[in-house]
Amino acid sequence: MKLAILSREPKSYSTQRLVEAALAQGHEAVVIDHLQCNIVLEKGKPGILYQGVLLEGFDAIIPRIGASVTFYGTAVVRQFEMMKVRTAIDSQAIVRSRDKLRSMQILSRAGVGMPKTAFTNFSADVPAMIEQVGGAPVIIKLLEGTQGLGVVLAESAKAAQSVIEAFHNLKARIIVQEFIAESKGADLRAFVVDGEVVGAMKRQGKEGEFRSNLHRGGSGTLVKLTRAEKAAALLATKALGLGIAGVDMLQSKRGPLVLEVNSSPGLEGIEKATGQDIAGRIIEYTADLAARKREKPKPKKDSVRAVDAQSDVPAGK
Ligand SMILES: Nc1ncnc2c1ncn2[C@@H]1O[C@H](COP(=O)(O)OP(=O)(O)OP(=O)(O)O)[C@@H](O)[C@H]1O
Ligand SMILES: [Mg+2]
Ligand SMILES: [Mg+2]
Repeated sequence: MKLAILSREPKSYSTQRLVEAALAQGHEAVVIDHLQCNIVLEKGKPGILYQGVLLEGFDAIIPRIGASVTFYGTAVVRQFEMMKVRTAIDSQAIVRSRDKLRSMQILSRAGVGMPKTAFTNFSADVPAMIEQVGGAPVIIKLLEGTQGLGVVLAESAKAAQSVIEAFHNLKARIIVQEFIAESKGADLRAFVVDGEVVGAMKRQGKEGEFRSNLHRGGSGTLVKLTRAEKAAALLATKALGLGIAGVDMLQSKRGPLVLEVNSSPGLEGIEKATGQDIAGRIIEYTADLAARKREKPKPKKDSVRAVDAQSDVPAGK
């Protein structure tokens, strides 16, 4: 099969591992920079121009879209969808997962465990908002932050109030969240491919840091998830309609609490912590998707994509 990996970083660990795994499984693999793709539209003929050439003959794509280019990146993924090229991750699912508020709304409805979370448009409501999530200490998060940047721990109601006001003044949209102290600066990352947890690690923040992100100096070690943790990761992934996902959870007294679901999860930390060929699993899944399309081109209903491609409403509701 001919696979395209949409990535802006051909030399990154994740991209290289995907190319390597595709070749190992006998496929052709090309890395395409989505920002260099031009979308061309005419009646009945959606196309993509890449470095002056029309892209043709791809069976499937694996999008790795960075948070800073979600709009353009997902437009390119959508264009491949319009061209009937299979994608390992749907464009709408990427959009859904990128917005922390939107994804928390979907996860809440799906019955996924999560820290109590509040959102408001009015800075006048700040004390009520802090109370709503159980009072200080609270976590304040930018809606579209990543790598732990834009996540603040406010130890007191006063500190929370001034941080929230500062963000509001900057017109930055934020959520306020109950601080889960029992997780002690650690979180779980479950890597899900095609409705299965293919690897999991525990990430521990460096000394004195409440954020466990590897980009903030945290370290990942292999962990065996409990049945409840696995179920939460799978439910969250399914609710967002993602074929591939990195689900971040906190361990708490009341069970696993999902923080977010990443649609372009990095491979380096998880492969190194688990020793698993996760890139290989992604390629198998993607090739399988493309093969399924070849066999039955008409009715498209597969178990992972439980969400209507156009909306946040689960299929059939
Ligand atoms: N409510 C909370 N209680 C305790 N710790 C938290 C809470 N929310 C976040 N954290 C810690 O901060 C880290 C970063 O938070 P989160 O994953 O929400 O942000 P992010 O910037 O999107 O990170 P990512 O790079 O994983 O996308 C978490 O991995 C966790 O260790
Ligand atoms: Mg994130
Ligand atoms: Mg995270």
